[in-house]
Amino acid sequence: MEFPWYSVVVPLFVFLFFLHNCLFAIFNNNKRLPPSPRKLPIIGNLHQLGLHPHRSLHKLSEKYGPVMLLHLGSKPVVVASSVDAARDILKTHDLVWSTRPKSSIGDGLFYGSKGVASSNYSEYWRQVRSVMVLQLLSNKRVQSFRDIREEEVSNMIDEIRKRCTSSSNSVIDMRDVLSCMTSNIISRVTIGRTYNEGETGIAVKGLIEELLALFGTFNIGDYIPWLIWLNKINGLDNREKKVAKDLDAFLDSVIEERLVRNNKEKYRTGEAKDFVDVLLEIQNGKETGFPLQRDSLKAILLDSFIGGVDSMYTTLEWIMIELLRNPRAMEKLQNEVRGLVQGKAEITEDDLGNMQYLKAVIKETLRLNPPFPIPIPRESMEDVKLLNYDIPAKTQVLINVWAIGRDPLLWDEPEEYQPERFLNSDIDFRGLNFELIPFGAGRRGCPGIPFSIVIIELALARLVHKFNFTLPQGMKKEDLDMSECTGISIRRKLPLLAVATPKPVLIASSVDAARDIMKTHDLVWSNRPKFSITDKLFYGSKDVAFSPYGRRGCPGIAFAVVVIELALARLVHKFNFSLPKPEELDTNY
Ligand code: HEM
Repeated sequence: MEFPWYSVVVPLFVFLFFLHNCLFAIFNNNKRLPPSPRKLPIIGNLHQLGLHPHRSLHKLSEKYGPVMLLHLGSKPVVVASSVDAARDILKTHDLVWSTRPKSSIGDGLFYGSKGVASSNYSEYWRQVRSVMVLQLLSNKRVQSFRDIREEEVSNMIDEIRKRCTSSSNSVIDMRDVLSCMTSNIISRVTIGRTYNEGETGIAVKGLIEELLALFGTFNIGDYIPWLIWLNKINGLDNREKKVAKDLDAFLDSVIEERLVRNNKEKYRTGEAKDFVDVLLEIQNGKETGFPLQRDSLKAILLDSFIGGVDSMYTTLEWIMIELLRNPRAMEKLQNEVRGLVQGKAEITEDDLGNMQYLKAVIKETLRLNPPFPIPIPRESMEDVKLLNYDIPAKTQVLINVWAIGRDPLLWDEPEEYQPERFLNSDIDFRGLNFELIPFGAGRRGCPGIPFSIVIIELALARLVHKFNFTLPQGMKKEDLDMSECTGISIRRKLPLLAVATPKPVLIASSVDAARDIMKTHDLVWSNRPKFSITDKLFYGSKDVAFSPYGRRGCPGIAFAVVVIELALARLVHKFNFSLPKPEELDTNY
């Protein structure tokens, strides 16, 4: 008599599951493990992750506490959702938690996990991280890319202006212009030029988006290894192979192009080196004592694309969303920026230091909407304590940065958007204050902070300086659909559409216009615009020139003219004047 296959397989699974649980309980008897939600056979707690793990895990942590032990398939995973737990992992026991778990995506797309972000804690990781930090992300290098940043941000402003004038309703896809700006900056500093779609038959932007989507896709093989064959059926394997192949072809073409150019123009001088140049220079290891294989070089280049482009434009898009939902914050920001740079045509990076409200807006946005709500996982390299719990070696940890950012024990009215909370506060996101860690912290913390923050500050300052933004006609802020996409980096599902109106400035250049303003309608035009700098320097604009009302012609004419007349008459009476050499007269003012 024949038995159907499942009459053997199902009881076998059930038996193995209970055996595993019994052995686990006996083995961990003396250990104080964190509380765990009930798990199912085989999949463990996978079903509780949902589409948006930062939200589902936040809910679970409200029931089970700030440190929970889950089982994702057969992998033990600790979830940390409080500032104390984050400090314990990222500071007290940072070294123990400094490696990354093995991931098939890291292996398949980053040349066997050879990138900075994907490689495990090792001498190799130390070397490639130091190459990336010193050659691309150090303060000195970041300073040297200033012209590129300012130019690309100006290009973005011009593009928005062009779109405003070319369409009747001037609705701008903010994601589109922001992502174009950040990817242009990243590609110019890494490969020396922007990549145009399809130039090599490869649509790079789409590939990077697909790579990020794959990063955020659940890979069953990482959690239930014996089910890895499912990736062949659900198409994940094929997607991964295709992206890896196309990106590899793109990176190879970049390197080959550079090698050919360098052979032709060996003695190029005066041109700033990009990251590819530097990597090729140090590839043989003569300077660093550490030769770089071509695969490592490509993995590091890929890291800078992945680390940079997406996170920066996602942050900027969240900032614009929050400002459109909070017009009071937008107005305060515009007053600060416009006031501080009054009279200047263009904001430069030198102006950013005084923009305290702008910095507070960025922090508040990163508190509520960290682009990576649960950053790249880490893994314990040995048994370790986490608060009072015992965590075995080889346990993964997920830190719920999103949950920490809205913990009512840390923040007043945590769901409210209030940049003011950062105005008189020392809390910063550079990895010392564990209540605000959108860039992670510790040894594996993001090395791209100086690089990204100056871009975000400059782009934001110029945007709100040059334009007034509103939601498209008829749309109220309550109508804004705030559903999120899925994946490792979280954006709004739909790109932000906003109406941009160039800040209105009338320019009068004729005698009739001048007469109209200064005589016919003198009273109407007698106010000064509000400038925060004059408010600050002139005791709340209490002087004559800046006070809000008064007929504006200069009252000092008689005084000034008699001084000028007398000085001029005496000068030409007493002396003859000539130029030292006529051609030395510099007429540039
Ligand atoms: C707003 C912008 C950015 C945000 C929010 C961000 C966030 C993060 C986070 C949360 C991590 C994980 C940290 C951890 O495990 O503790 C990380 C790692 C990393 N980021 Fe960023 N990042 C940003 C920009 C950049 C830029 C511009 C680059 C490079 C061009 C970059 C390169 C990296 C690299 C290489 C790592 C891996 C570090 C390691 O494992 O040693 N990031 N980033």
